Amino acid sequence: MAHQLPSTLDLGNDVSLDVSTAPTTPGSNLSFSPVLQAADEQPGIPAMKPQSTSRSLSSTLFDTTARTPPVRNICCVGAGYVGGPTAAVIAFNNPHIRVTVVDKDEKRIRRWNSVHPPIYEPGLNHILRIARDGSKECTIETRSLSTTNTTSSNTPDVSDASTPASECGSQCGDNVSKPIPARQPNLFFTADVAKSISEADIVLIAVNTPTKSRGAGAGSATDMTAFEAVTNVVAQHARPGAIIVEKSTVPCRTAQFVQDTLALHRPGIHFEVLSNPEFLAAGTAIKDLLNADRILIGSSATPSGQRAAAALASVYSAWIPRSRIITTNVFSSELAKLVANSMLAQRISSINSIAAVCEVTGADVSEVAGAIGADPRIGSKFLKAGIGFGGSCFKKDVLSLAYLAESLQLPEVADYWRNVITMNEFARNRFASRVVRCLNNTLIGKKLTMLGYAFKKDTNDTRESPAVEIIRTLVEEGPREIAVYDPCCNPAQMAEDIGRYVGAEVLQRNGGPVIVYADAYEACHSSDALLITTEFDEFKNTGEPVSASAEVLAPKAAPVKAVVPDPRPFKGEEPTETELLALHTFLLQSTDAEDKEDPLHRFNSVPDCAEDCPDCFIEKETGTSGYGAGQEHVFKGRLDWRKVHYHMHKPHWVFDGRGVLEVAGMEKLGFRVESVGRQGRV
Ligand SMILES: NC(=O)C1=CN([C@@H]2O[C@H](COP(=O)(O)OP(=O)(O)OC[C@H]3O[C@@H](n4cnc5c(N)ncnc54)[C@H](O)[C@@H]3O)[C@@H](O)[C@H]2O)C=CC1
Ligand SMILES: O=C(O)[C@H]1O[C@H](OP(=O)(O)OP(=O)(O)OC[C@H]2O[C@@H](n3ccc(=O)[nH]c3=O)[C@H](O)[C@@H]2O)[C@H](O)[C@@H](O)[C@@H]1O
Repeated sequence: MAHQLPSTLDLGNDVSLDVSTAPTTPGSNLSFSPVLQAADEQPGIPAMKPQSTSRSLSSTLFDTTARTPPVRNICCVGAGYVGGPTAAVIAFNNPHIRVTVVDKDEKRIRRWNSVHPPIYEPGLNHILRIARDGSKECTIETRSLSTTNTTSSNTPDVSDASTPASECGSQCGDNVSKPIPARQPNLFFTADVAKSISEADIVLIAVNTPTKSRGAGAGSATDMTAFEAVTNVVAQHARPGAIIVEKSTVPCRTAQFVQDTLALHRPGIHFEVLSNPEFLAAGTAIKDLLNADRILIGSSATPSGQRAAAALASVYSAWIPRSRIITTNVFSSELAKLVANSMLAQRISSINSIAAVCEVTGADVSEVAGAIGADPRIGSKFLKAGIGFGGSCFKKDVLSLAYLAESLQLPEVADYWRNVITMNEFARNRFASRVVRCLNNTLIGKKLTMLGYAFKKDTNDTRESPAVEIIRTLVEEGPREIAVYDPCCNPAQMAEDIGRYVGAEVLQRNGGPVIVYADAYEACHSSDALLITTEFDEFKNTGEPVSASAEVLAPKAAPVKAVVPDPRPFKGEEPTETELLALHTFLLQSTDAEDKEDPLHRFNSVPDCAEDCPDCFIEKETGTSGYGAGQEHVFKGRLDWRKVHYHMHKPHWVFDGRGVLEVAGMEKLGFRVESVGRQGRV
C-alpha cells in the first residue's frame, strides 16, 4: 500500500522546505540547513559558545530545542530489527513528521508494507496499524478532570501516562464522549533510497554492522561495508544542512569518517553528524522504545552541533521526558554503546563462570545471584546463568571493543574483553558436553528435543543463537533425531536457518537427524532427553497448577497478564498516542471487550496482499499461520509436563539451560533434571 504525502512541505510561517537537492553555495555553512538555519534566524536567541569538553544533559540544549523549528521529514536507512521498530515508534508519536524507512532489500520492504512484517516484536503490529495505515475517526468515553489540570505537558512521562482512574480521586469528573480525529498515514517503507534521503531533514543510518569475516581484523573488527555504502549515498543525496545520525552501532570515531565522506562529496556544505545509538533489546523493542530509560545523543560541541542535537531531541521529546535525554560529545556516545553491550555481556559471563564453580561445589547459582544482586551496587539484572548469551550484537560489540583496544596498542584491555567471549563459549560447550556425558557418552540411536531456538524469548530473531552451536555439537554424536521446537519462530523459517548455519545435510529431508516441529508435544514424544535452550514462559513448570486429569492435556489458557490500569482521565486536553495505546491495551484485557483486536475502532483495513504474495503462499502451504510476524505472539500455554513425561523415554532427562524450571516440582513428576549452575549427577 503506497501512501503519498506532498513532496513540498509547508512549514507554516517559519520556513518552507524545498524537498529537492538544491544547488549549494561553496563555503556556506548553515545557510542551507532548514533545520539548523531557522534556529539561527530566531530573534533573541543567544549565540552559543563552542565547548571543547563533553557535556552532560545541558539546559542550553533544551533552550535551543524550544526554538528549533519542527522536523518534518525523517528518513531511516535500514528496515531491520532496529530501523523498522524505531522509525515506527517515532512516526507513531509524531503524527506530523513524515517518516520513510528505506532499504535496498525489496523483499523486506514489500513485507513491511504488508500483513507480514519481516520481524516479530510484541506490540509492533499496533504501532504499524496506526502509523503506516493511518486511523479512522472514533469516539472514546473518558472522564473530565474536575479540577484544572496543571500538570499538562507536551512531553508526558510515558511511565505514568496510565495513572489509574481509580487513583484520580476527587479530580475525576463526569463521563464525557471525546472524538478522536482520523490520522493520516505518516510511516512509509520504500526501496527508493536516494530519493527518500534527498527529502529528509534528518537521516538515520540503521544498517547492519557485523563482524568482519575476512581480511584485516577478521573475526573482530566491525565490517563497515553497509555503513560505508550508505554514507556514500547519503553524502551524495542528502539535502544541504540535513542532520545525519548514526543509529547503527559503530566503532568510536566513525563520526569523523562520516564527516570526511560528506566533505569529499559535497565540499563546502555543512552537515552535522550525530551519534544516537539504540539500546532496545529483541523481544521488548516496542516497550523499550516507548519507555526508553535514556536517549543518548552525541554531537559536536559547536552551536550548530548543539542545534542539531536539539532538533533530534525534539523528535524524541514527543514521548520521552527530557530528563531522560543525555547529550555527550559524539565519540563518547559511540563508545558508550559498545561499552554498554560489553558490560552487559560481561555480567552474563561473570555469572556463568560462577555457575561452573557451583556445579562442582554444591552451591546453587540462582541463590548466589539472588544474594549478590540484593546489593544495590551490584543489582539483580543480567545475572541469569545459562548456556551463554546469543544475539546479533553482544559478541560483535565486545569484539569490536577488543579490536579498538588492540588498534590503540592496549593489548591488556583487549585480552580482558576477549575473555568475556571465551567464557561465553565455555558456558555453551559445557552444557552440550554435560548432555552427552549424562547420556553415557553416546547419542547413537537416541532422540533429543531442543525446546527453544530463538536466542531469547518473545522474539523470532535467531541470529547467533546458542541453539545453533548446540545442534552442531549434538549432530557430531550421531543421534537418531534432534527435534527442534520454538513457540515463536516459524518452523519453515527455522528449518531454512538450520540448513544455512549448520548445513543442509543435517535436515531430515536430506537424510540428517534434525526435524523441526510446530507442536511441542510431538517434538517431545519418545524423546530421550529434553534441552531447554530458550527461556520461553511456555516451558516453565511453575505459575499455574498442573492437573493430572485428561482434560488439562489440552493447551492451557494464557496466564493472566499484568493488569494495565485505565489511563483515563487523560493528563491533557487531547490524549496522546501513548495514552490511546494504554487505553487500547486496558480495554483489550477486559473480558467483555466487543472487539478483541481493535476496541477503539480506529484501525483502517490492513494492506491487501497481491494474489501471488509469497508469504501468504508459505502460510497456506505450511499451515503455519500464527507465527506470522504481523500477528501478536500467541502464548501457547505452559507445557503440560505430566503429558510430556508420559510420552518420554526413561529416565526422563531434562537439561535446563536457561534456569526456567523449578527442579523439585519436576523431580516430583519423575523427571531427572540437570540445571546450569547446580550440582549434577554425573
Ligand atoms: N538488533 C538489535 O536488537 C540491535 C541492533 N543494533 C545495531 O543496529 C544496527 C542495525 O541492526 P539490525 O537492525 O539488527 O540489522 P538488520 O540486519 O536487521 O537490518 C539492517 C538493514 O540494513 C539494510 N541495508 C544494508 N545495506 C544497505 C544499503 N546500502 N542501503 C539500504 N539498506 C541497506 C539491510 O538490507 C537490512 O535490512 C547494527 O549496527 C546493530 O549493531 C542496536 C541495538 C539493538
Ligand atoms: O545492541 C543490541 O543489539 C542490544 O543488545 C542487547 O539486547 P538483546 O541482545 O536483544 O537481548 P538481551 O536481553 O540483552 O539478551 C542477550 C542474550 O543474553 C542472554 N542473557 C540475558 C540476561 C541474562 O541474565 N542472562 C543471559 O544469558 C539472553 O538469553 C540472550 O541470549 C542489549 O540488552 C540491548 O540494550 C542492546 O541494544
